Parts: sequence; structure tokens; C-alpha cells
Amino acid sequence: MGAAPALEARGLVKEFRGFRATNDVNLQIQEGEIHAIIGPNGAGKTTLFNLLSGFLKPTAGEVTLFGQRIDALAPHEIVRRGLSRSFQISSVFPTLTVRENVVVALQAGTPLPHRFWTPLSRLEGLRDRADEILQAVGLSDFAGRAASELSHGEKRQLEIGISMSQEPRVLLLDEPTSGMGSEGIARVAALVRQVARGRTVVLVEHNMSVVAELADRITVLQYGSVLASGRYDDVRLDPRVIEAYLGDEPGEGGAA
Ligand SMILES: Nc1ncnc2c1ncn2[C@@H]1O[C@H](COP(=O)(O)OP(=O)(O)OP(=O)(O)O)[C@@H](O)[C@H]1O
Repeated sequence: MGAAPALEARGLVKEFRGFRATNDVNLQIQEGEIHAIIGPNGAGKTTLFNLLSGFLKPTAGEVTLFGQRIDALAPHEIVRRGLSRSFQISSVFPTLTVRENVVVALQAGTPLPHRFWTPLSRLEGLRDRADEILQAVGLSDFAGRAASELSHGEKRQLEIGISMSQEPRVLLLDEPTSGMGSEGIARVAALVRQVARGRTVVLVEHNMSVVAELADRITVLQYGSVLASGRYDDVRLDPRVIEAYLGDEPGEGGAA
């Protein structure tokens, strides 16, 4: 038998007062791949991310991480098992410096009772590791600046750094290029490729050029169900996908 997928959903269902936002989703993400989840607005991408990362509990179905059930676990327990995620809405603390944001995230990996009230001065030991992460995400020059001073694109870089601080084996990125100009998009795409080395990355992404450039495989959602899943070059030619999504005139981000 082959190795278990890095992340797998089986028969995943999420209902909100009878409305099925996730409808019997089966999904396999293999270790080491970059997998993009795409689909029209309201297709259920964010709901699926929330189910995979424990922020929502499924109505039915299972989620496994390297073969172990995680769907009953709290988000922080899932992080400890090796899956972390970024959010569509910024999770950066604006009044802390860029470095402090990463230090706080590194500190969050320690047991709960100790983590909230630890003075920042006691976290100096984590500084070196924070600086390595900032270097990796291209923010070394901004380490001492308040996070509120970062541009939108730089904040997304910091968020990826914050997600990486947990040293995840599987990283979920929710629209990492949203709201960016072409320069920022290119920078973040390069960064995603870099952080994907040696780990598995799942991203929700509207920008089809980014998807085409980065993704080994893609899954297309529509009305909460999987419409198609496979290699980008195969899936983009699927007539149902063209009709549902790729054939549309570019919306946010634009199709390539
Ligand atoms: N907490 C909730 N209560 C009720 N309905 C919800 C809830 N969360 C999501 N939905 C509904 O589920 C559907 C899927 O929403 P979801 O945000 O997952 O889509 P999406 O593909 O991420 O959309 P977008 O691309 O616009 O971010 C939508 O119809 C949405 O209104």
C-alpha cells in the first residue's frame, strides 16, 4: 500500500441550516504537491478550508492528515499535527513590529497556559528564528518596523511567514495574492514556490496565471461539490470547467 495522502477529505459535508455549502467532497492532496482550489464566488472554497483546518466541524465525512483523523480536533491541535493556514483577512498584529509578529507566532507553538502573558522581552530566544523566517519571506529590511506600515503585499508575505513559523508539513494559503498588483503577485507567487519546497501547499486562488504557474494539480468546486480534479492542463480543458469558471471573462485577478 502506498503512503497516505498528506491531506484527504472523504464524503465531506457542511450544512448551514440545511444549506449545503460543502457537498460530499472527496479530495486527495499528495505529499509535496502544490494544489490549488478554484471555483466561482460562493463555491465553498473558504468553507472547505475551514473544514480542513478545524475552524468548522463537518456535518458528515472525514478529514485525515497523513492518514490520521483530524476532523474532531481543535485548530491549534491540528497546527501541532503539522497543518497551518493563512487567512483571507489579515491576522497580523498592526501595533507590533514585523519581527514581533513572527516571535509571537513562534511562541504560540508552546503550551497554552504559558503563551498569552509572556512578556515580549522574554521571547528574545526566538528572535534568531524569527529573523531567519523574515529572511525567507523577503522582509528582513522591515523587521523593526510596525506591521501597520507594511503594504498590503508585504502583509501577505508576513502572513506566510507567520504560517511558516509553525513549521507545517502542510500549509493552507487563502488567496495569497488577493488585492495585489502584478509586481506583488509575482513576488508572492515566487514566495509560495519557495515555501513549498519540502512541504505540501494547498491554496485558494482566483488568479489563473498564478494557478497555472504554481499548481501541480487543481480542484474545481462548484455549488459546494467537486466539479473536476487533476492536473491543471487537463482540468482547464474540461468543458464543464470552462463553462463553470475558466471560460468566464476574467473577474478578480483575471484568467490567464
Ligand atoms: N456561516 C455561514 N452560514 C451560512 N451560510 C454560509 C456560512 N458560511 C458560508 N456560507 C455560504 O456557503 C456558501 C459557500 O461560501 P464560501 O465562503 O465557502 O465560498 P467561497 O468559494 O469561499 O467564496 P468566495 O470566492 O466569494 O470567497 C455561500 O453560499 C455562503 O453564503
